[in-house]
Amino acid sequence: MTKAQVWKLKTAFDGIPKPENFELIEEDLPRLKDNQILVQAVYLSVDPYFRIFVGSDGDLPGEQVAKIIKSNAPDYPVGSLVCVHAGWRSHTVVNVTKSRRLELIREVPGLSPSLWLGTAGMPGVTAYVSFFDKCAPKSGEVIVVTAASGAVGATVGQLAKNLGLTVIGIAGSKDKCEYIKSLGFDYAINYKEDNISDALDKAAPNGVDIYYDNVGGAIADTVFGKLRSHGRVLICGLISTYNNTTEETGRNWSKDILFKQLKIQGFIVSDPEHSSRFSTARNELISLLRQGKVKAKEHVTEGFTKMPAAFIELFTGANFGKAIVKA
Ligand SMILES: NC(=O)C1=CN([C@@H]2O[C@H](COP(=O)(O)OP(=O)(O)OC[C@H]3O[C@@H](n4cnc5c(N)ncnc54)[C@H](OP(=O)(O)O)[C@@H]3O)[C@@H](O)[C@H]2O)C=CC1
Ligand SMILES: CCCCCC(=O)/C=C/[C@H]1[C@H](O)CC(=O)[C@@H]1CCCCCCC(=O)O
Repeated sequence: MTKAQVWKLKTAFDGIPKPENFELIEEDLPRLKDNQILVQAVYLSVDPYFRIFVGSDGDLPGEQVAKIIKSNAPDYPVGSLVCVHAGWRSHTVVNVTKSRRLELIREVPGLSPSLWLGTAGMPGVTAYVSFFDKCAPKSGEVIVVTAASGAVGATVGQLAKNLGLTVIGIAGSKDKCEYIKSLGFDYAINYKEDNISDALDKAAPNGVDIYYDNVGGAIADTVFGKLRSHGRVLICGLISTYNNTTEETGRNWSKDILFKQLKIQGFIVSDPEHSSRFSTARNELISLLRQGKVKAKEHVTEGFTKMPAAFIELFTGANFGKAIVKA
């Protein structure tokens, strides 16, 4: 009988997640039935949204790249890799006909399968579809991107640069700022040291056309104040607020929205509206990665037992690139 190690939420989060919120349990897995496969996690994705979306039974969400180690499904041979939404588990029995989010990973020379969790997966597709379909970007415009060295932010910045925009990234350390400059970003602002407002005035004296918001909160308020007429805001994430314990208060932007005729929209990549775009976006990202026109940085933590630590790092900025755990 195969045993699985499974991370569960033991106590509800209160503020920033803590190691004691999690517990590691062992589970006996049943024998395989028809159309079932047994998979073993190889790489597990660590994403900010886990902070909010935990199953009622304490199950923790998330995708993993996993190896098929037993199979009762002819199209899923032993040894193949899949990308599957299996959560924080070392081993999982998956029904191939019933699983909504299961995909065989095709081998792409030069690309690690772990990229299926990052630039060639959900975060990359988020960046690609939200930027091209929702931001109406034009060459010569100015875009500001926050959490700019991360999985989503770094991809958005590079796509924008490839299209001929002036790209301003905001990130939380000197190293991260140097990194995004090395990717081609025109300006990098360290929000922990620089005065964001002054730095934006210098980098974009005529204002900002697109604000790609990954963080919300006070940083977003500052950038909102720099938008030009007909500016667009894409709210992709609000990571600075996910651990809030009190309701957020902020400036009311109605007057700016009205007189500057701003467009502000949210984006959730898992909305069915975007499902038809997923494979085109992924294929395009794979092609850009292979040509070196988009680069991916991964922050890999070794060991399934480190899942909680890797997750907590997202909220201190200790990750530098797409957070992944190698089982
Ligand atoms: N809408 C959608 O469908 C999706 C949205 N997202 C969202 O995109 C955002 C980025 O996700 P992802 O690229 O996976 O993660 P990242 O790889 O960017 O990692 C998170 C980063 O957020 C930054 N951060 C953490 N806390 C704060 C804070 N208080 N203020 C400012 N920055 C902070 C840190 O970078 P630094 O050191 O620079 O502060 C940290 O490294 C998140 O908000 C996430 O929820 C992601 C996927 C899909
Ligand atoms: C903590 C909130 C994060 C919102 C932004 C974010 O990170 C979204 C991530 C999505 C990821 O692509 C896969 C998902 O399932 C994430 C969120 C799904 C939100 C659905 C909300 C609508 C609903 O309640 O059905």
